[in-house]
Order: sequence, then C-alpha cells, then structure tokens
Amino acid sequence: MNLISNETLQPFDFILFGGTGDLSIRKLIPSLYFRHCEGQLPEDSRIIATARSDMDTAGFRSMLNTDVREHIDDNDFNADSWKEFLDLVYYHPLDVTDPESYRPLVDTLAGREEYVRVFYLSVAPSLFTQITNGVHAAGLITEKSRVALEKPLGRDRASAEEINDRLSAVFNEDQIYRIDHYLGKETVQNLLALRFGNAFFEPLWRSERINDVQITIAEDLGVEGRGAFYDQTGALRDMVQNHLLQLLVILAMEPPVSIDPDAVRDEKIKVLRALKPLAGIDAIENSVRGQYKAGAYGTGPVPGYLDNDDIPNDSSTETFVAIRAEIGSWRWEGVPFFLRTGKRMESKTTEIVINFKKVPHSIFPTADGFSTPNQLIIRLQPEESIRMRIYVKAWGDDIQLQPVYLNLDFNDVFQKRKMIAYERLLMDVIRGNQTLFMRRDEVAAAWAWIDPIRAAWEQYQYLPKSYTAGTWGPGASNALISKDGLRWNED
Ligand SMILES: NC(=O)C1=CN([C@@H]2O[C@H](COP(=O)(O)OP(=O)(O)OC[C@H]3O[C@@H](n4cnc5c(N)ncnc54)[C@H](OP(=O)(O)O)[C@@H]3O)[C@@H](O)[C@H]2O)C=CC1
Ligand SMILES: O=C1O[C@H](COP(=O)(O)O)[C@@H](O)[C@H](O)[C@H]1O
Repeated sequence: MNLISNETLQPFDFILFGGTGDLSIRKLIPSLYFRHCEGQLPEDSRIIATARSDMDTAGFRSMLNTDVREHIDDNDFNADSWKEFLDLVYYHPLDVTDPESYRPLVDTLAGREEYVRVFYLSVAPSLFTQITNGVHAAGLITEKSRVALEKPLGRDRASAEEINDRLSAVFNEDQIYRIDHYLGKETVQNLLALRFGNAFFEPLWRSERINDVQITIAEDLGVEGRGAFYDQTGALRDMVQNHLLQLLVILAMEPPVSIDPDAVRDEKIKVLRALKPLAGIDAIENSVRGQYKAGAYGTGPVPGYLDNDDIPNDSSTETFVAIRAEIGSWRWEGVPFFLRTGKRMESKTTEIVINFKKVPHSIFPTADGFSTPNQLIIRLQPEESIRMRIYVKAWGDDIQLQPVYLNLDFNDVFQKRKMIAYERLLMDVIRGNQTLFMRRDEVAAAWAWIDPIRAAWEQYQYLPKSYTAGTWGPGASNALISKDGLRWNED
C-alpha cells in the first residue's frame, strides 16, 4: 500500500489562513519544512501565510526563526535547508472578516492560475464560511484550487452542514479536504495494513473472538494557551467526534474493495451509521464527563482547568470523556467499544486495545487465572508499536502459564525520523489524494451520533466530575467499564 510517495509535486501556492496560530507554528510549518528537506517541494512553490497580526514577510520569517525553530529537533535541523525553506514563505496581514483585506492576496496570486492552489484553514471553525466567501468573492478559486479545513468542522451537525453547504456552493467535493490529523499518523495507516495486508487477523476480527475494544487518547498537557477556544468546544467535540471515532471506524470497518478514497470512505461511513445511538438516559448511563483540577506530575504541580485566566471560573466544559459504544452489525454485535480521552491525564498515551475472548475451557493453571486474555495493543503514542499478549509455559518443572508480549516497536524496525502526521496530509492535499480525508457524509454521520449525547448531558444537567491532574480521570470512568466486568488497560 503506497499512500504517500516522494513523487515530485506540481508547483503550488499554499495559502495558510491562521499562519501565526498554534497549529501552524507547532505542526504545519515544521511539516512543510521537513517535506522541503526531502526535496518534495518544487521550486517556484510558495507558502503564503496570513493572519491579522500586522507584520511583513521579513517579520514573519524572523518570527518563524524563533517560534517554529523550537519545534524542530536539533538532530533534524539543517541550517541551509531552513534558509532555503524560508525563501518560499511569504506573509500578508489579512482579516478574513473584511472582504477588502483579500486584495493583496489577489495581487500575489495573479498570473499563477495554472499552479495548484491550496487554501488551508487553520483557524476557528466559526471563520470557515467567511473565508470561503472571501476567497470566492475575490475570484481566487481556480480549477486547480483545493480547500483544507481543520477539525472540528462546526459545533454540531447543523453548523457542519451549514459550512459544508457553503463549501459545496463554491468548491466541488473533490476539492474539499476535511482534515483529521489522526489519519496521517503512521500507526493508524498501519492498522489498515495490519488488517488488510495479513490474512490471519480476519477470522479473529469479530464478536465470536473479540470480547471488547478500548481506545484511549490520553494527554498529559492541559489546555495551555487555547483556553478560549477549548472552553467553547470541550473534549466531546474536540476529540471524540473526530479522532476517536476515526480510530474506531478504521478498526471496525469491513474490507474495502481497494485503497481508492471512496472505496475506503464508503466502508468507514457504514460503521458510523451502524453505531447504536446513545440518547437520553442511555447516553447518561454510557458516558462519563470529567474536568481536571490542580494536581502534580513528577515535574511539579500544575493548575486546574478553572485556574486558566481565559476560562470562566464556573465553566462546566468537559476535559475528559469516556463512552461505552456498540456497533449494530453482524461482525460486532455485543462487543462493547470503550472510548476515552482526556487532558492532564497520567501520561500521553494513545492506544487501541483489543481484548480477545478467554479460552473456552482452561486445562492449565495460570498465575493470573486468565483474568486478562489475549490482547492486541496498537500503540500510537508516545512510541508506535504493536504488542500481542499471549500465554506461554513459564520455564520450570511444573506447567504454569504466564502472559508475555510479542513486541513490534516501529522505531527499531524503521530507524528513521518519524514523520509528523501533517507531512503526509499536506502532501496529499497538494497531490490531490483524498483517501485520508473525511467525506461530507462521514462528518455528518459522526455529528449525528455525537449530538444526542451532548443533548442528553444538557437535558439531565450532567455536569463533569472532577479529577486530579496527573491521574487517569474520574473514578466514574472505572465504574463505567467495570459494569461489563472489565478494567481499562493502564499497563
Ligand atoms: N492547536 C492544535 O493542536 C490543533 C488545532 N486544530 C484546529 O486548528 C484550527 C486552528 O487552531 P489553533 O492554531 O490552535 O488556533 P489559534 O487560536 O492558535 O490560531 C488561530 C489563528 O487564526 C488567526 N485569526 C483569528 N481570527 C482571525 C481573523 N479574523 N482573520 C484572520 N486571521 C484570524 C490568528 O491570528 P491573528 O490573531 O493574528 O489574526 C491565528 O493565526 C482550529 O480549527 C483548531 O480546532 C486541530 C488540531 C490540533
Ligand atoms: O485535534 C487535537 O489534537 C490534539 C492532540 O493531538 P496529538 O496528535 O498530540 O495526539 C489535542 O491536544 C487538541 O486539543 C485537539 O484539538
């Protein structure tokens, strides 16, 4: 499967809205730099950053010299390549809400209609429609234009549809790239490779063999400088609607007939539609909301969510969510899928744990009584690995079984710099491959499952339970999973 190659791209203009923002500085610009180092950015391509901040190109480049540089590891930095890269970068101050301010962009892009043109919207979703209107009214959309939008797309299904309607009025669906950067992570694509490149998993990948699935995206960071955005969003919209559901659908989908974008997306959407709705009291019984309070890590104390200056001190926004979901299909009937995400949790850990059923009848004594059956653990962060827990006979003159791990660590296997998820996605936007992007109906189906959960939280005034920063979330999350006689994998 070759979802990305170092093929030469056509020259492009990459217009980065939100060029001074957190995501641009930490991920997008470093990703473009790394692709330049790989020789992938054609000469005569340009990265044109915009934001309201008043500075010129020289000022922006010098800002990148300090702010972006600190997000590039010294071992991966090459001063000559960096200098060449900066020569590709330009800046225009632009307030996206002011139609007049698109004028300099019009001048800059004039005469380059034959180039691939990417409008990358790294701004709050509330500005997506304004930018779409702005570039349309300024006559900037060409045949070779593409628009890439950050998640979350909207705040709910209705607002997502509104944005999508506006986008569809001026772009064709094959020009629209809805980003979920989890799809750019190597291990997520490896999940596809694992499932559909190896025949032996398929007979096991079903309710007859799988007991439960746990997907955790735990972060040790808090909301940092993004409090104002985050408080309007919360973990359900920020992480569950997109990243967690994307991991779930890739894990649960039927084999697509090919790796073509629509073949893959057709299968993904079937899973989203098969998710059993969680509404009303069902949503309350099958979900947990949490909000972190002050706590500590090895490095010292950290403040609570409400201690942030840009967050109202009576905020009831959740920074943690756990959900018990089920998929109504032949393959998955009866298998609980536990989803969990949170900020300021014990460690940065992203993993998918597949717990297989116990042996039907045990003939061996085991140290743990087979309490934890065979497990497949696909770890995305901090390290990327695939581990399989199996039972073997412990050495000795008795027959005692003991669990051990078959361990595949991708760092050992590949021994090269791990790409930032965005590197792949940005190149795919430029080359025009939509496989790793969400189609409109996928986004709508994800919101259709999420909205009733949020509505139930409001209806029942289901407030977040507090948890101490540096822990695995509120106790209610353990209670949720223990109803099925299970516990979270926290090894
Ligand atoms: N940060 C992250 O880790 C992630 C973010 N995202 C998504 O990416 C998007 C951007 O997030 P993030 O970078 O964190 O946000 P930031 O708040 O850090 O950045 C927002 C950017 O938008 C610009 N901006 C705001 N208002 C206007 C305006 N009226 N006209 C022009 N530019 C404007 C700001 O610059 P200025 O104030 O100078 O105008 C800034 O460059 C969001 O949709 C978010 O959900 C997705 C995944 C991860
Ligand atoms: O989309 C988002 O993702 C990040 C976590 O991404 P990761 O690649 O570091 O796992 C999260 O911090 C942020 O709140 C959210 O918007």
